[in-house]
Amino acid sequence: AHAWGYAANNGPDKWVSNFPIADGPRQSPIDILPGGASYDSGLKPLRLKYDPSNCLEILNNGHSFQVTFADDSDSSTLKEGPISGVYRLKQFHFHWGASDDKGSEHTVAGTKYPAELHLVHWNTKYPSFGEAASKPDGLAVVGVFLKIGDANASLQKVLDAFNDIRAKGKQTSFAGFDPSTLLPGCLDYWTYDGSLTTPPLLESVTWIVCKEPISVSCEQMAKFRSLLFSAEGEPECCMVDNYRPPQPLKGRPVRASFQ
Ligand SMILES: C[C@@H](CNC(=O)c1ccc(S(N)(=O)=O)cc1)Cn1ccc2ccccc21
Ligand SMILES: [Zn+2]
Repeated sequence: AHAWGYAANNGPDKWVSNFPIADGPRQSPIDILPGGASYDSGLKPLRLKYDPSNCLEILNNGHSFQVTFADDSDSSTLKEGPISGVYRLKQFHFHWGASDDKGSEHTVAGTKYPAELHLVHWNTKYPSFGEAASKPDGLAVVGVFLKIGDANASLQKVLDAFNDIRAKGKQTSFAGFDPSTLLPGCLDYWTYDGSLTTPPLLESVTWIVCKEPISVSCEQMAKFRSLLFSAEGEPECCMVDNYRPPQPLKGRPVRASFQ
């Protein structure tokens, strides 16, 4: 199978050879221009309801780490906002840089944040995540920027599990975590139609990017950078710069839930 990654030989500029949709009409991430977004008074507030008992495990998949949720019921859901119907939380993960001056996927008027959180939800009008992932209205991802500041106590609970998942393919149980503790106080957002930001780059994502960042300390960022892209027994390769740069907007509207 194609081993895509973030290195010079298999990184974002190379993905198009195995995933031609990389040059498609609704690719993500994008550079968000606040001045270019149009306020839409019809956009509803985000309605997020997460049940910590759905939290299952944390794993290093070789591209990022992710916390996976049980999605066999409507107990952890996203409703309203720009979407219609009920979307279930499947997992959350992050993207980050080798230094604090880069790492986010979305940018805001060219500003890069040191990291970005993605909360991945799928439309329950489809039977499963895998089915939804290839539909134009199949997924909704809430993006939250991380900004250097005070240590984030909620995030620290996730980082404390890193010793068990340092290498690619490692996973460990992770229970009772409430992802709503990772959300900013204000849930103002921008929204646009986009894609997965990693192969297969499916154009199935309604993006919902929060305007307000959450905090992360320098020491916590160093912990992110202690993870490895490489599996046990392979030469160690630090998991850093696992972000795709902004892609062409190609005429897509970006709406704001706030004025
Ligand atoms: C979705 C892929 C697995 N990828 C993801 O689930 C995923 C989720 C969120 C993001 S992000 N960074 O945009 O939030 C990126 C990737 C499985 N899969 C592989 C091939 C494939 C084909 C059809 C359906 C599913 C398929
Ligand atoms: Zn992501």
